[in-house]
Amino acid sequence: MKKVLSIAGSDCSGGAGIQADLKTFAAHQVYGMSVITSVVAENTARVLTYQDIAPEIVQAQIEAVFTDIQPDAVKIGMLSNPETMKAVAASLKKWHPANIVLDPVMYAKNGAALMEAEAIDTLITDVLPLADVITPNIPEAIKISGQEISDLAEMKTAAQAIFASCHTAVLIKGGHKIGAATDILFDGQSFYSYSSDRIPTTNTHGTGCTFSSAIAAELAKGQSLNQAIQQAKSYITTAIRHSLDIGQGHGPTHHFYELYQAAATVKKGGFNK
Ligand SMILES: Nc1ncnc2c1ncn2[C@@H]1O[C@H](COP(=O)(O)OP(=O)(O)O)[C@@H](O)[C@H]1O
Ligand SMILES: Cc1ncc(COP(=O)(O)OP(=O)(O)O)c(N)n1
Repeated sequence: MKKVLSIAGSDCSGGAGIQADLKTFAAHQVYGMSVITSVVAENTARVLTYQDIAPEIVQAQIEAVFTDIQPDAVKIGMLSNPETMKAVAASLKKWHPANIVLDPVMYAKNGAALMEAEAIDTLITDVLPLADVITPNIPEAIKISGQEISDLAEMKTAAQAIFASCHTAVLIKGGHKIGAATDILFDGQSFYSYSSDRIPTTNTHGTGCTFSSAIAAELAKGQSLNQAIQQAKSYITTAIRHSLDIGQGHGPTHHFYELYQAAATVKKGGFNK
């Protein structure tokens, strides 16, 4: 069985963070592991507060995993401060795992900050270059690139600018744009686009976590980056289509193996080189 590690924050309401990652791994039938970076008191409507785990405990968790089990892929989510980023970067350099998918989490859907503003420089210089692919949403891509993004052309320009600074493939997610849900990948040479109709729902808590974990699970199974994103795009679209009307804010995406099977058989549309 393929093994996938998530290094991310905990969402006690179960829709995002480590909880979404482990549910996604289970639906993909890979063995999921977790290193918790921060404990977030949040729900579908708001973030109350969070407490970061000490960097040496984050490193110790990573050490505990890698001294025993070699993951086939690693997904990285919430890293709220420069010290945690440096600790994770040092561990990645020590263990150099294959297939690192990094979701540069900065805000929750309700706008609450999950990363300190001054941590952006460390993110760009110390962490992004270690990943195989990074998956910013539009507000995160604006912060990292320093460019405005209001259409697909500007998503492409921003992806090129981010690639130039970290030499890592960049997948900018279009969930925050009006119109079709179109994501753009730039791998340093070519652009690829992954598109689905926008599903008319506000139940989108955990979409970014789910998507990046699904990409990691597919990479662990040996798929190329393009194939992995294609499959993961079908999975997130299906998971949003079956999202749950739970809580008073943005309900969570839904996960179970039959959903993964259904997504895997969906005719792949909107994928162009
Ligand atoms: N309403 C929606 N309908 C269809 N796909 C969506 C919708 N909202 C987000 N997505 C897709 O979900 C994935 C995660 O994107 P996004 O929601 O932008 O991430 P984040 O949670 O990091 O903000 C992307 O593939 C995006 O296109
Ligand atoms: C603990 C934790 N990590 C990440 C997020 C952000 O999740 P994401 O899937 O990007 O989007 P929302 O769930 O915020 O809609 C989070 N909320 N909590």
